[in-house]
Amino acid sequence: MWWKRLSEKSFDQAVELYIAKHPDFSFKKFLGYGSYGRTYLIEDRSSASLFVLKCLRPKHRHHQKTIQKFQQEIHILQQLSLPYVPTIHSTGTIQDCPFFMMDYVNGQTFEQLIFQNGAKFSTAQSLAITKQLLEQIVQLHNYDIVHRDLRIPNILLVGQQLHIIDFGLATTYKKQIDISTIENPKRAENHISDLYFVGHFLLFLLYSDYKPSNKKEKAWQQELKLPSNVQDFLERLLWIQEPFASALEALQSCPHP
Ligand SMILES: Nc1ncnc2c1ncn2[C@@H]1O[C@H](COP(=O)(O)OP(=O)(O)OP(=O)(O)O)[C@@H](O)[C@H]1O
Repeated sequence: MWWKRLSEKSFDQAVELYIAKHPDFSFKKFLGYGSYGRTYLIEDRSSASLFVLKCLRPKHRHHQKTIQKFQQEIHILQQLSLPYVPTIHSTGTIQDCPFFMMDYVNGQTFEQLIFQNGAKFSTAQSLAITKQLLEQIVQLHNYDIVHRDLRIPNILLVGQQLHIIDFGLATTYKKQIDISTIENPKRAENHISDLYFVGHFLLFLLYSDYKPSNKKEKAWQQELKLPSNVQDFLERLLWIQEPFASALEALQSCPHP
């Protein structure tokens, strides 16, 4: 709706003005928006370090549930001290919209790498990347945090290092969940969710190097023709076969690249 676009535009101006008044920072650009946040690139004038300012979208500023989710993202990021998760540096409000400032991850998302740059990952590379991701998830789960949105736009590559962003759907790890009661693995509040997303992440990597031989679409098992240990590993991540009992078990079972 035009009035919503207008209000977001004037909110962007309010953010620019807020930063312009701050002696330490300068406004670089608008980065993007998601379902409940708008993000901006900010520079520290003295060190030239880059930061991301994430604000609740103005249309949500009176929705208590969305505000709580936003505060939960802040709270979770404040608990974590991991080199591949952005650190929060400050929080505040602009025109009644809460915001937080975090490290800028200066890399490319796997969505950009695969769909814009045309990057191709061999099976060995895909497994090596997945192993690194699982190592990070094991550490995340040691903090009792489940990310629950480990999609290709939320995983970035900086040099050879993976980084994870967007903890908007993250929650605390519930240890006593009876797996048979989980209806949607994506929303599970334990390792099942993150491992399910890792399965899809690995499929994106493997499909980056796939050339279809005919037009008829088949199941990934038939199309990718993976070694049986890799297929079994993927089927356990995707809960087609018995799921792993933890991210650590998945890491230990990850086939060698
Ligand atoms: N710490 C960060 N470093 C670098 N880029 C970031 C960072 N955080 C967010 N971004 C980028 O900013 C844009 C918006 O991200 P944001 O997390 O606000 O929304 P989203 O992931 O699109 O969706 P949602 O808010 O619905 O989860 C994306 O392009 C994302 O890659």
